[in-house]
Amino acid sequence: MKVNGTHYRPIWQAKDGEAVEIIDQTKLPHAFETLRLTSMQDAAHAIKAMLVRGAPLIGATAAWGLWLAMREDASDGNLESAYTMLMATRPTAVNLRWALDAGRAKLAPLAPDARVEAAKTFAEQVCDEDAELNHAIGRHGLEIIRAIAAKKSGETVNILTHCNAGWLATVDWGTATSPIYQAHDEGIPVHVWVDETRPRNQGAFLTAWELNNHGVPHTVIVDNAGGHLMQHGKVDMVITGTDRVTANGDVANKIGTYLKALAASDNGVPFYVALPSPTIDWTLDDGMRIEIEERSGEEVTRIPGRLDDGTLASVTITPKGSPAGNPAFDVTPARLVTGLITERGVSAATPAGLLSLFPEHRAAGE
Ligand SMILES: CSC[C@H]1O[C@H](OP(=O)(O)O)[C@H](O)[C@@H]1O
Repeated sequence: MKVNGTHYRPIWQAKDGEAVEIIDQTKLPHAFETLRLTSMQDAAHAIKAMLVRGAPLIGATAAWGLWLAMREDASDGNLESAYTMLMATRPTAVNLRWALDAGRAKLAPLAPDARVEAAKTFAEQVCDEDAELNHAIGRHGLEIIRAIAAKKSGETVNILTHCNAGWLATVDWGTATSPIYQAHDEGIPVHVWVDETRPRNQGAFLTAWELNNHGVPHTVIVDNAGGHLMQHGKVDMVITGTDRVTANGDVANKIGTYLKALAASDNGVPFYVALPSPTIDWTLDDGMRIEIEERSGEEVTRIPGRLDDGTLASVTITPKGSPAGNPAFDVTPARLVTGLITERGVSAATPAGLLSLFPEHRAAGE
C-alpha cells in the first residue's frame, strides 16, 4: 500500500540483491524505519522480536530467510538448520510452517548450486501470491460491506477490528483490511473501530497508522469497549484476521478476539474472519489443540512510545517485580464465526464449508 505516495510492501529484496529489507514495525507509528536483513539469523530475529509480524508476513519472511540461508551455505545440513531455526521463532501462525514446508520441499531435491536462485524465486512467489490472495479476499469481503451499506441507505458502515490484519501483517492489502480499503476506495462510507490491542498495541500503533495513511475514518478504542459499542448498536460488523483456522473452522487470533466474538454473538453482530488459504491448518480439527504462544511478561508491563519532546521511550506500568502473564492468542470456536472470507469466497466456519471452497483437501477415497 502507499505511504506518502510511495508504494510499499513490508518486506522486499534489497536493490543490491545482497539482503532483504523490512519495515521495522516496532518503531511505528512514531518512526518509519527500514532495516536490512543479511542472514537467516536476522530473519529469525525479525520474526521472533516482531519487527515483522502477522501470519502471512511471517511466512513470507521465513521464505526470504531460506534464501538468506542458502546464500550463506546451500548444503543439506544448512537447509535443515535454517528450517528448524525459523520454525522455532513463533508457534501459532501456521503460515510459518506452510512456507517452510513448501520451501524445503522445493529446495531439498535440488543440487546445492541451484538452491540460491530457486529460494529467491520461491520467496518472490510467496510474496506475489499473498498480495493476490488478499486482494481477492477484499473483493469477497466487499460484497458483505456492500450488503450492509445497502440496508443503511447511505449511512456509515461501522466496522470493528482487533489487532492489525492490515497490509503490515501481510505482503499487501491485508486480510481484514482488504475489504475495508476496497469499500472505502469505492466510495462506501465506512468507519473503523480500532481495538488498541494490548499489550503490543498493534491496533493503536499499526492499524490506526495504516488507516490514517489511506484516509479511512477510524476511532481507536480500548480493547474492553467493543462489547459496549455493540450493545448500543454502533457496530455493524466485526472483521478480524487470523493466525490459524482449523479444518472445522475454529479460529486462532490475537488475544481478545474470542471475547469480541462472544460480544458479537450476544448482540447479533456478524463476526467475520478474513484469511488466505495458507492460514488453514488441514491437519487439525479442534482449535483447542493449537499451540498458543506465551510471550514475555515485559510486553505487558512496559509500553514503548514517544515522549512529548519526540524522543522514543518506554514506561513500566506495574510495581517492580509484579509478575505478568502474556498469552499472545486465543481460539474462537467456529460456532461464533459468521463466515470465513477467503480468496475463493465466503465459507461457513464448518468442515463442509471449507471443503466446498477447497475440495482438493477432501481426504482421498471419500
Ligand atoms: C493477517 S494475520 C494478522 C494476525 O497476526 C497478528 O498477530 P501478531 O501481531 O502477534 O503477529 C494478529 O493475530 C492478527 O490478527
